[in-house]
Amino acid sequence: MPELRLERFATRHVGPLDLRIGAGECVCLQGASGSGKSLLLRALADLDPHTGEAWLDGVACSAMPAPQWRRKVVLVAAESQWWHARVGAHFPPGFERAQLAALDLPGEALDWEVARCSTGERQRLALLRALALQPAALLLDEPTGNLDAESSARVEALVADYRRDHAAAVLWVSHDARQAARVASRSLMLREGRLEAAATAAEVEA
Ligand SMILES: Nc1ncnc2c1ncn2[C@@H]1O[C@H](COP(=O)(O)OP(=O)(O)OP(=O)(O)O)[C@@H](O)[C@H]1O
Repeated sequence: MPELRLERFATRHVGPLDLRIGAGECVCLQGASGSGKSLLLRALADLDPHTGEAWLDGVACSAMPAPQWRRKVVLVAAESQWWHARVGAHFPPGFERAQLAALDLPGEALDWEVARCSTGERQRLALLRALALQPAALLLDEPTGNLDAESSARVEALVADYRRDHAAAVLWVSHDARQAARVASRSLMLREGRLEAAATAAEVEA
């Protein structure tokens, strides 16, 4: 089962951190702007330098070529990257247009030029693109940051379904304590490079 485990994992800004996200578990990561959340996710996807070790399903990141690790531990960045002109060129063969409906996108969206997509459309398409790779672990950087309440609810439901169906480990960066309470079993706060338990939604509202 794809458990994600960090052991003395450190980037330039954070750590060393120890963390275990069980198979099928979602952990929320909160923290002030600039506290290093995005850089931590990039390092976990082996896109940025780090020290210490990350383990997926008992296999060390350092024991795997980076492209192979990135196919299993997939980052959905806050600002998605697009390298072809057309949306559909970013999706793997076999991706069915009907799957776009889960995030309220029409089937024709695969034929759209990336340049015409709104920020929120890009954000939803980037998540669908990531899930199409069937990752064992999912790193989500504010995946509803540009979305309205209804679209956000669809994203939360889609990730919950994926996590359940694939026993995927999910690390979800959110600034919203109420969202954290909805989507995650545990919520952590990144403060001064260390992880501590975050306030619950009830504590925030009290
Ligand atoms: N390439 C870089 N070189 C040097 N410093 C960087 C680089 N990228 C980011 N930083 C700095 O690292 C710190 C952490 O950035 P990061 O993007 O991880 O923050 P964050 O917690 O995700 O913030 P936010 O909630 O605003 O997205 C910031 O002070 C940022 O300016």
